[in-house]
Amino acid sequence: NIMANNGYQVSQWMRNEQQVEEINLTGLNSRYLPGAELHHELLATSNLEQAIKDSDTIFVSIPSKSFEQVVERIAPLLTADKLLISTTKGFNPNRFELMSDILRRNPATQQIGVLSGPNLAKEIAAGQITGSVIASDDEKVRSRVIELLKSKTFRVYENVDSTGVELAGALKNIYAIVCGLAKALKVGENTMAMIMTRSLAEMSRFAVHFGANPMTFLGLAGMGDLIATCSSPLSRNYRVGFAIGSGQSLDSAVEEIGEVAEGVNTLRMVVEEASKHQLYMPLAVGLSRLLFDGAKLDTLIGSMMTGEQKWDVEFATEKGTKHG
Ligand SMILES: NC(=O)C1=CN([C@@H]2O[C@H](COP(=O)(O)OP(=O)(O)OC[C@H]3O[C@@H](n4cnc5c(N)ncnc54)[C@H](OP(=O)(O)O)[C@@H]3O)[C@@H](O)[C@H]2O)C=CC1
Ligand SMILES: O=C(CO)COP(=O)(O)O
Repeated sequence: NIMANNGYQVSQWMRNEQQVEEINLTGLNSRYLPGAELHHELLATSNLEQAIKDSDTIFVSIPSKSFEQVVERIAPLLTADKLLISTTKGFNPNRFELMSDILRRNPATQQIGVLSGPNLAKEIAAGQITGSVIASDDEKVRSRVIELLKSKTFRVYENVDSTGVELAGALKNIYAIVCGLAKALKVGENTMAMIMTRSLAEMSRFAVHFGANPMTFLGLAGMGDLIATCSSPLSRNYRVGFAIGSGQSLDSAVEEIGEVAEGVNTLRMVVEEASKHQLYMPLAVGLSRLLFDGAKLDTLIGSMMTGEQKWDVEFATEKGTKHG
């Protein structure tokens, strides 16, 4: 919608014909963004081939569960001149890989970027001032995305640390669940601040092990998104945590939200990977035991309060990335 407002020709592909018709006839997407008026030049379409053919820059915004499958469909339609940008914050549930890894496996184009930041969709649609980060090692990709999306209310910064930006966007969903849970339990502000700060340390520790720059975690994609998602009931991951903290089961919380909460799959993938690489992640492990193994809440709190990690800021050092 921002791009259409900027005068670019935009096709939005979706599989639901009824939704295509609604958007093109009324300028509204009542299921996902009720109340937001879409630009009349934004063309919804269910014709994937046409949408890809007509576009020089393609934003792939499919939940991680179906990302690979949709990318496989568009792969034969791509050419070397097209830019591919992922806005998805999660891991491939079939194997430990990020969305940009899926895009990179595509031989037709290697002009790839990742867009991530504190970007609650409903706030962007409501015209709230918002910042985001385009990460790519390709300068052309970064400048093109900045150009396409710059507006009075939306500002895109750049970063070359694609791994850091992408991991930050995916990992924070785990901690949004923890924070939603904590909020439901009416913990104090000291506690919230402690959880969020230790979450940042834990996320960074994991990401640094996989090649990210720890400084990325001080930016919008790191600390920025962690603050937004861990504090807002607009976040689906936060709401999953809040529902569980209020006594609901994980399955019923996810079902009630009816939209993707990426943190649940991310938690499974990250805890498995952290264990393989001996990465110390007490909050993620505690949450995993609580959600998947029926452990008591004390496990989660205990893991943070009695864990052996004693340094405040350790994640930027080699020493801090290994358990113990
Ligand atoms: N919403 C937000 O505030 C933000 C979301 N993100 C990230 O964006 C990604 C997508 O989230 P979001 O759009 O909010 O999720 P939602 O659950 O709100 O919507 C999912 C959308 O993806 C479509 N979809 C799902 N599977 C397929 C498929 N196989 N083929 C075609 N379309 C499909 C759905 O279509 P249908 O209706 O037909 O099922 C629907 O339009 C996530 O990784 C999320 O973390 C990032 C920043 C902000
Ligand atoms: O990533 C988001 C905001 O930056 C959206 O968070 P949720 O997926 O938890 O709604």
